[in-house]
Amino acid sequence: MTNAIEITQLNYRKNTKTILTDVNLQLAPGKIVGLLGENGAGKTTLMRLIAGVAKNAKGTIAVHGETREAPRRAFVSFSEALQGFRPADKLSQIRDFYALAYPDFSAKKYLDLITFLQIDDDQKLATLSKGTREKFIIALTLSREAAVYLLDEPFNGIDSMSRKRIISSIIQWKQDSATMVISDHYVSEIAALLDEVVIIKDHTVCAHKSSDQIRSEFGLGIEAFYESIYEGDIHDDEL
Ligand SMILES: Nc1ncnc2c1ncn2[C@@H]1O[C@H](COP(=O)(O)OP(=O)(O)OP(=O)(O)O)[C@@H](O)[C@H]1O
Repeated sequence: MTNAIEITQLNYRKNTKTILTDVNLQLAPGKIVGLLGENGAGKTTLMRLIAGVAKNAKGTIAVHGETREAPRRAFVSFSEALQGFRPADKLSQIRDFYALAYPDFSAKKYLDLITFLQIDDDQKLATLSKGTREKFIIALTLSREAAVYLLDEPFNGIDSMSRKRIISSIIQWKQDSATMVISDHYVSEIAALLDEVVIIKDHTVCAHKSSDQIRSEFGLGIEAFYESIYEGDIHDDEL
């Protein structure tokens, strides 16, 4: 079976600074994967590279076997921060843009999502609260019938009740074969959702384990496993 994402020997520097080194990663279709790491570890950068927003890395990135940038981008729905839209744009205009830009955009899914997230899309972008803006980004990202979803800290600024509601139902918004990568600092909140965990430390992927492996091999929950790696209680040779 072709991997949803296959990254080989990825190296990325920006303004002479090393950001990612020797990243190798294979993600199978259908998984929900937590991308974890401390501030500045490189999670956003890795997502931007997979999505083709950041360029000029060394190594290869394949999404469903496709390494060429334009067709690869078509497979990936990435939670971008609505840059490029004007404050006076109505959310429904942004929806229209997405519908035109992405052939896999589902108007039905969008309607279901904004209803679920209680978003009125007759509002202007400038009038949204931080949390509502984040919810709208989630709605747009998940409205595509994509093979790969990349959600970069999608719950930032969203109140805890809504967060719980979204996390517990997020699985229903992805097709069974789609792969979803989620970065989040509230590890315990998303842990139950995750099939696998990828941890970035020292500029590279230092661990990639299934939730079952973490339980059976280390006797730990995901958050404790993550903290043990960062605190040095689990060493590289044990991974
Ligand atoms: N445009 C840039 N020029 C130079 N360095 C950059 C640039 N963008 C990001 N970086 C650096 O790349 C590293 C990785 O940043 P990135 O935003 O990917 O981390 P992150 O894991 O997503 O962090 P956080 O959890 O804080 O969001 C950081 O050291 C950051 O300072």
